[in-house]
Amino acid sequence: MDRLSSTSEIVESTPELSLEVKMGEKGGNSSIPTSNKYSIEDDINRLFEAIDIRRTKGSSHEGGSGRDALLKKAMKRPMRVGSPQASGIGISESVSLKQALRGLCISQASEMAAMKRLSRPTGSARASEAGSSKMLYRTVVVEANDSSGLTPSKGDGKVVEVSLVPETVTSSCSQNIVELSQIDKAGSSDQSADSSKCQIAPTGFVSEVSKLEIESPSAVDSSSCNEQTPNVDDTTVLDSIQGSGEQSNALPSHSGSSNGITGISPVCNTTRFIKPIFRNRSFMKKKGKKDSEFASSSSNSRDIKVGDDMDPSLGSAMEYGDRASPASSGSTSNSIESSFSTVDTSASKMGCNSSGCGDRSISKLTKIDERSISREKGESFSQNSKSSSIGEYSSSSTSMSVDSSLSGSSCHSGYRPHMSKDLRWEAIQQIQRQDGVLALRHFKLIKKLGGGDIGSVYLAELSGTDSRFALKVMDNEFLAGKKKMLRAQTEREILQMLDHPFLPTLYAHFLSEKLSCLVMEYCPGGDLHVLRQKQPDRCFSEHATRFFVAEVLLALEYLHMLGVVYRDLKPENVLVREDGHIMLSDFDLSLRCAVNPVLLQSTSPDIDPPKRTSTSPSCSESSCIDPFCLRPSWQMSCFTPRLLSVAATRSRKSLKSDLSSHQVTPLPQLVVEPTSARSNSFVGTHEYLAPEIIKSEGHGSAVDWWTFGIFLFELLYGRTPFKGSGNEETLSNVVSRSLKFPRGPVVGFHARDLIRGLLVKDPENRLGSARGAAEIKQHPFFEGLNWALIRCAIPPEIQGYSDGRTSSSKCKGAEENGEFDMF
Ligand SMILES: Nc1ncnc2c1ncn2[C@@H]1O[C@H](COP(=O)(O)OP(=O)(O)OP(=O)(O)O)[C@@H](O)[C@H]1O
Repeated sequence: MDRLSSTSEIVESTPELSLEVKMGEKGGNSSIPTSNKYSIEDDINRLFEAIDIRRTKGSSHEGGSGRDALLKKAMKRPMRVGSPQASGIGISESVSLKQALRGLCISQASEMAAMKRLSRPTGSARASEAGSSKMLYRTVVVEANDSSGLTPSKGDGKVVEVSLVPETVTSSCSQNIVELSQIDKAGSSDQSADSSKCQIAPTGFVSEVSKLEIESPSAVDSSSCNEQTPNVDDTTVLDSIQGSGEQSNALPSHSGSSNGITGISPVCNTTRFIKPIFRNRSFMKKKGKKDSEFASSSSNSRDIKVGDDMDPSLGSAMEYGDRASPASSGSTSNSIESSFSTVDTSASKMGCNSSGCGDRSISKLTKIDERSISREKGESFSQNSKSSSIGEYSSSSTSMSVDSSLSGSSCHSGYRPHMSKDLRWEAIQQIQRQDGVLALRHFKLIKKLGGGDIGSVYLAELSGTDSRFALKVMDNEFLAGKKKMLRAQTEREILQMLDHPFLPTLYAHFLSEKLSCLVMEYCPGGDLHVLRQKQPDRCFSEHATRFFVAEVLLALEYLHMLGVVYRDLKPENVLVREDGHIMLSDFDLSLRCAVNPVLLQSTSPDIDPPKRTSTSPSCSESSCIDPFCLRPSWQMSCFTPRLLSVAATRSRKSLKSDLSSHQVTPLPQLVVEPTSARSNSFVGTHEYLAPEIIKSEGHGSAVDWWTFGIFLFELLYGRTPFKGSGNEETLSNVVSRSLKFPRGPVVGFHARDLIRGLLVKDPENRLGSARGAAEIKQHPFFEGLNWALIRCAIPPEIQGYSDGRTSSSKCKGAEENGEFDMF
């Protein structure tokens, strides 16, 4: 959303993981293409041909042929037993990893299949899939629990932990980004599971507040379209961005520009340095104190974005970029460019959350050769980035660079199977063939969609086509001057990796001497912040909320699998597609890190996943591990109808009893969660900041689960839970105030229970911190949800939604009438 500019900068990068993801077609289609489905199956089959699993000593089960037959029947496909060629310890075991993969939802299975790309050596982009699979799974490692001392917490001694460790991590991206590769700060740590650490998060009801805070609406309507321009060039756009009379290294003042650009990223006209007082313990006691340090209006505090790297030891000041509405031109931004980098090499302790702790079959993660590599820019980094960026952007060429800086990722649609059939690829390639380059002049800017910290986003049409894109335009000089180049670069690199129905597709990027442009998928439905304002009581129904957060959860899960900690979840960044499904946007504050896929195998004869709450009913239906979860239900509600649900439960129960009598090993669980990633950056939005960020304790992927809890809370209640009268109070509340639910609207127990699990202040005990999205997906709040096919489900009806969808056509009409003269 629009916001005042900030010099908040965060870029942590690690060697890029070039992943190829095979996905089904984009959500909203009437069905999942059969070919893709079988492609996934084939991938999985190939993977298992190359896999080798070893049984943990002492954890063997005598399943016998009867067990195999049962499992085969269950899977309806033959299973292969790994050959004993993998490294590892223990006794060879015929653990069925295939079950785990089949049990995963389609998107997960696709992503899992894509992991084979991890082992692809540089330059062998077209290696055979079977070969890649073997390369990956040759590295399967099985830890012996008994010999390593990693005894399961409940003493069942039947936990097998399998870590899928990629042999190599391709860093093709960094190779092409000169300066970045020189300043990597890598830390590695081996994690050992701490089975004894098991704390119970509060699960009971908490007292409810008597009053519901009323939040002043701050909807930002980005759909207005009153200006338009025909084809443009760098100069006109740059002028537009800067406004006449503006210096070129700064975004324009927020006051209305004479050239008709409104809502453009404003310049903070005041720079102030403040001490990071919330790091001080005394800060925690300052509840209620007037926020004197933050000049922004408290009413806009939820829109303030913090994106600074700062050194707590130095008490560095920081810069706050105000995300306030366009009218907030008077808001103050406090700038700091000080930053630091810390790589946490300590072992990450696996805590248990409220529900998973007591489960006898809970598995611990054993990280083998897991590296926590986080790169954050410090002052010197910023300097480097500046010079780097200057070098990178000082090319006199105005030609396009279509994803050319990254191998394994390009404009070529083949690298993004999920979107490969999108006609917009062909439209862009047609231009390239025709003119040799893609440049700004090939686009007709239709309207401005919004402005952010690092650039402005326009709805743009590729000339001569009806292909529309969201064109993010960034001023190179501004980026360099404000040391935001790395943020822009981080966003671009992450976008280049993505191929997921709930994440944006980057079709191309190009740069000129003055501008850097990203050609992205356009999302016409507006964002959830705006849409929420249009709902009755300014909050979504539980049904709609469940749909949105479920899709966000899948997007976060995918990002984590790619080694991206998102860090900026909030309704403003959740856009709605034309088909009503969501698209998570805005990655410039994301943390990139290494991630190590771990397959958790419990040999406890219990096919149910761990219960997430003490009061939760069986959540087997919502478990993506359950192969029966994959029944076709497209164009149906993604939430299983009750009758079907009952029938399915029965059949599951009978299967469970059958399997139990045969001592069948439960299905393994894939966990790809960058649990060891650590950053000390101060990034995020005040009301969404996790306590560990505020306290500068170092944070990792668990911050995404905190923000996920805040996000869920806000969609349901129309406000965030810790909002104070000012930013300082908000931060204080986040750290020290207990979670309370408003009396209204009435929200179900499971939703509140999920929020409670997510908003645990200690990240180690937070739901999702140990096993990532898999933990959260199993919460009863999502019971009956078909994770695999949610992308094909009919989105909930929500008010105001059609406004967004028709906005572009309105603009088109206006454009035809010549009403726009934006540039
Ligand atoms: N693909 C898209 N389709 C439609 N609108 C978009 C798209 N991407 C961004 N926008 C809109 O453009 C505006 C600016 O987005 P942008 O990501 O540049 O800034 P931001 O969200 O404020 O974050 P940041 O400043 O960190 O970049 C947002 O309000 C968003 O709604």
